[in-house]
Amino acid sequence: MTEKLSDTARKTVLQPLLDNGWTVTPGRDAISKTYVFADFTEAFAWMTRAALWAEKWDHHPEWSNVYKTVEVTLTTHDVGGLSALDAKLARKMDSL
Ligand SMILES: C[C@H](O)[C@H](O)[C@H]1CNC2=NC(N)=NC(=O)C2=N1
Repeated sequence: MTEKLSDTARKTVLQPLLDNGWTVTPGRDAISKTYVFADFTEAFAWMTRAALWAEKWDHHPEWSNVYKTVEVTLTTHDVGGLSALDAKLARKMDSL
């Protein structure tokens, strides 16, 4: 079952992501990161890999792509804020 991250979980689960380029999205209970790749092919290949994990986990990013840049925002729409699924997908995206 998905639920909003507790205050304790925010410190333990979110902090490593904030130390790795993720930021709290202004005005939202969400996290965002901008990835810049070598070129469009690299960016789109990464999006394809991330999309397969998103679909597998039924947890989907808000994202946009311009040339070699991908802007990602993660939040859990079903709970109206950050859940463990957002941290899980963020860690996966960082690892791809
Ligand atoms: C019905 C379906 O399982 C839900 O709508 C899923 C799909 N993907 C989702 N993605 C995200 N980011 N948040 C959700 O709450 C969510 N819910």
